[in-house]
Amino acid sequence: TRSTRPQRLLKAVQKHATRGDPQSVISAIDHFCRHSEWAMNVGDEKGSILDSVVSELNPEKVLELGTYCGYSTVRIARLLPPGARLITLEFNADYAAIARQVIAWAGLEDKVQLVEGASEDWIPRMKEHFGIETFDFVFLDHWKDRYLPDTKLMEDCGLLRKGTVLLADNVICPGVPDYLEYVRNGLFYKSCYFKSHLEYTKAEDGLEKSVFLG
Ligand SMILES: O=C(NC/C=C/[C@H]1OC[C@H](O)[C@@H]1O)c1cc([N+](=O)[O-])cc(O)c1O
Ligand SMILES: [Mg+2]
Repeated sequence: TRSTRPQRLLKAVQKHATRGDPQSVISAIDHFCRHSEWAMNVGDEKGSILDSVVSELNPEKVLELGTYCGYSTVRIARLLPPGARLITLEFNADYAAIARQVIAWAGLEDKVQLVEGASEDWIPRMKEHFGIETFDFVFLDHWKDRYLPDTKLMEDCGLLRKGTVLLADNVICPGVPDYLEYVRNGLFYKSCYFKSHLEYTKAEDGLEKSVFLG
């Protein structure tokens, strides 16, 4: 039977990227998505904004919602200081299997814990299961109708502290209107928009950076 797009993306990484070299993994995926098959990675343009937010923050505890093939996982983990940890949640088992191999090819498995399952099931278990107090940085890139309920769930579970930064992908395309309203007009966040483009296209999209006020 025909291979899947994530499988073909992984093959491109294994063919063109150097083991243990995260930048070459990022470049191989961007080249594949630009010249072979579009895929829903955050991409190089929004990825540079993601890089600058992570580099400025130097987070110890990071949560990513929506791993997909592990592209943003690699982008974030490559910038983390020694001892820092990234937990990434992926609901789809096939995506998770590909992402594990992409993360391993980049040589970042020691910094990353990939958890298969639903965010609403795992967020309430972060403290007892992973020994997490609070997160310093959260990257939201999973199902768009889960951004708001999962943000409220993280608040309720005490996983956010004063200064925790949420960075949300796709706030224009596909769009997350309920989440945007909450972080921009609610009382709990200081929020700002980084205008960019939908990965590998000319369509507008952007990232919303929201600091929890505690
Ligand atoms: O649905 C998107 N992301 C959510 C992914 C959902 C699926 O992958 C992870 C989750 O477990 C689910 O199986 C998405 C969609 C577009 N798009 O242009 O349609 C662009 C993006 O950057 C996106 O993150
Ligand atoms: Mg996205």
